[in-house]
Amino acid sequence: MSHRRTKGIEFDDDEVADYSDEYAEDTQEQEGIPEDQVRMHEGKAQVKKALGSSYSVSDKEIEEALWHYYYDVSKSVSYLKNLRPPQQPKKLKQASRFDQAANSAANAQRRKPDDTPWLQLPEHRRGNISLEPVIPQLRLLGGSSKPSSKLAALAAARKKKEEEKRAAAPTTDTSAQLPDRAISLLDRLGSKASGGSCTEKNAPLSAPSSHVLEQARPRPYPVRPKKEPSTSRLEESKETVPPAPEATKPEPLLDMKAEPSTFARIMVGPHDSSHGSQNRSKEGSFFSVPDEPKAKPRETEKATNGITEAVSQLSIGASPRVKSKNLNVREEFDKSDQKKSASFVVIGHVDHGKSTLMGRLLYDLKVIDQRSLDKLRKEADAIGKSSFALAWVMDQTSEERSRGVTVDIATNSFETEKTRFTILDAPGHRDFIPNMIAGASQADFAILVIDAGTNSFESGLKGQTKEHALLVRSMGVQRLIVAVNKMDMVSWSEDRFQEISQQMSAFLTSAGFQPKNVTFVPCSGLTGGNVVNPPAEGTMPWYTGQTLVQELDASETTKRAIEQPLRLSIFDIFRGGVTNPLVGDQVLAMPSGEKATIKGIEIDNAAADWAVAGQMVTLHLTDIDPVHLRYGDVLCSPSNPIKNVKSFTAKILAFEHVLPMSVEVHQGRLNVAATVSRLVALLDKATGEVTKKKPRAIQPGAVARVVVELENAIPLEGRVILRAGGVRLLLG
Ligand SMILES: Nc1nc2c(ncn2[C@@H]2O[C@H](COP(=O)(O)OP(=O)(O)OP(=O)(O)O)[C@@H](O)[C@H]2O)c(=O)[nH]1
Repeated sequence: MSHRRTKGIEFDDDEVADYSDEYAEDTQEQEGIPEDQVRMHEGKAQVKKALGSSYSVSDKEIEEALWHYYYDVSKSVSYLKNLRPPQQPKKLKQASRFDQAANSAANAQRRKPDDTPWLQLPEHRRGNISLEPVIPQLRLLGGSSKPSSKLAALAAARKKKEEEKRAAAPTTDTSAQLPDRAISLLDRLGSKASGGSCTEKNAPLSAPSSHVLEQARPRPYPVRPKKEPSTSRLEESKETVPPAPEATKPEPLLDMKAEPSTFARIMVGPHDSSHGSQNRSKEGSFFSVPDEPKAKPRETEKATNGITEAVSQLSIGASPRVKSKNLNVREEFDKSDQKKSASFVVIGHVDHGKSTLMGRLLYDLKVIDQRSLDKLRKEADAIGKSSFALAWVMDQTSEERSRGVTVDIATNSFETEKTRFTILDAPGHRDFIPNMIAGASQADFAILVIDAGTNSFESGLKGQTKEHALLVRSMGVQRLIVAVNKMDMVSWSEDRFQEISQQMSAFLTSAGFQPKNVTFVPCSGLTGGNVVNPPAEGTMPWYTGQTLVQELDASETTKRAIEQPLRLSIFDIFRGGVTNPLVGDQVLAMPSGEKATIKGIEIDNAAADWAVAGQMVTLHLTDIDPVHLRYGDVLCSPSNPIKNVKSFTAKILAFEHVLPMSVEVHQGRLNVAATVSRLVALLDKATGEVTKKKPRAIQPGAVARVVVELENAIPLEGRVILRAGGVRLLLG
């Protein structure tokens, strides 16, 4: 969980750029350029050779795998091997004693037909009896083939979608499977520890004696099946500004007025709700919001009969069992001598070396020790993936390790002299973009990792290199460090570094990054050159710049929303324990409208009395049924709750064509089905003035105002990303 950061929620002028060229280029690329066809052809032959005859895999499956893994033969082979284990010749089963007896009886009968005259019926009098089952046999809906893994499932979904597209049947819709699966992945990965994943160092410190939060499986927000737009690809990315008041129709809110704290009642006297929240926000005392024992009954409860009402009041209004410390967090923060903190997201095309680079950084900074790395090396060797040992420092699930692909955001942290950093390692694969968005929404700045290898940089441009950069920019990230990685593979060539830097600079400027906020660093995650330590002697005599870590340290940290009302976006939910009740303040979970008591706070696995905006914190909650908490929900102060929104007006920057259409709205971990219901107006990029009312469509690169209707009322504030088709971006 983390507090809200201050990021300009206004639509910056510098974000408005003309993307039409980029997207025209992309469209052509999607259709398959000759270079891709050659790579596919060669790849297919190599995969077939590697698989040999013991694996029965069709050409289509090989193509699918190569496409998924961007023509990486070894990954495709290992994927296909897992998909179709080799066929073992069937052993002839020895007949059981029963069968032997039955056979010998039958043989005996054949020998002596006269012994069974009742079986000697003439042919025409013999009949077949077939029994109709009374209850139809149960089958799996949509076919019984069980995908061997999530990746296989995703591949199957994409394949199906493509086939349907080819058949030009716009009314059938399979695209919804993709987001659903992505969500179910989020759901399934709930156990992935936040705040440091699972290195030994990061194991929870508190003794699991009391389970503060016993979470059943948190349910994701349902994503409604969407109609595929009639044009081939309608996937854009948009940025929003806060909803315009006139078009916003928030759902009627529950009555959630905060009650004064015991401290407040003693100090100020009787409760006056009109003043409470103002006082509190001035204090900036974000966790000091304990409730009076008797909370007001909520709207729904008012409608119930007397007995139910009394019971509801009893349970909801019960005194928090943990007494609040009533700390003035603002004062505590000012008194404290904390290092500045910053979090950054690591983005880039699949396999460009993001996890390896972060593993190297943590190793060279001695956050992970030699023994742990040796252990990882041994395990990686054992499954023939020795080159991934450093990546495994970040990639911790068995699926990620066996596939060699990051699936979910992995976090870890380290300190330099000046700053405490949180790493958010994002998946590069396009199927996991929702997870990448979740990570990027927490970040102050980004490291874009680019593989300098021959052709790798170029294929990344067609893939997620540009897409990720646009995404983080549209989420408000302004500072970008471009790590030109795998320099060891191009002999630390200055020319290659310059070539990549020039191409990327032009693109990033057009995407709205200011040149002064973008730095290029040549490095190699695998060898460690120029990551923490300067490049080895003689490798890059031409380079006079800083190492990657020095660049990180030089980054300005984002201003925090310390004075703003509490907003905590739930990133992960898991079982945990806490020994000492520490905090005792109350928070309100939205959209459920349920209150919870904070029993304890952890920051970087150590207990803390308070936390402020910008920190990644783990809260131990009590007095709430876990069914009321899901990823993407927002915890807020009961005195200043976030609103549940059912529709909003967004100012968008379209990455591709936008029509009234089905979309998904992303904000942090939140991912909910929605519809662009109305195109209100086209806006002038520079002035924001209306240039055309009620346009029929919005072109790529245009800025417009649209109305978005959400399937469920959700707590939304600030920027959102809209996507359509589940694969590429929309812009919000
Ligand atoms: N030669 C060389 N290989 C590298 C370097 N960095 C990473 N690799 C290799 O590139 C492959 C992919 O590395 P990862 O770190 O898993 O890539 P990634 O970008 O994190 O992949 P996803 O998270 O799945 O998108 C591995 O085989 C690494 O060993 C490098 O600096 N030099």
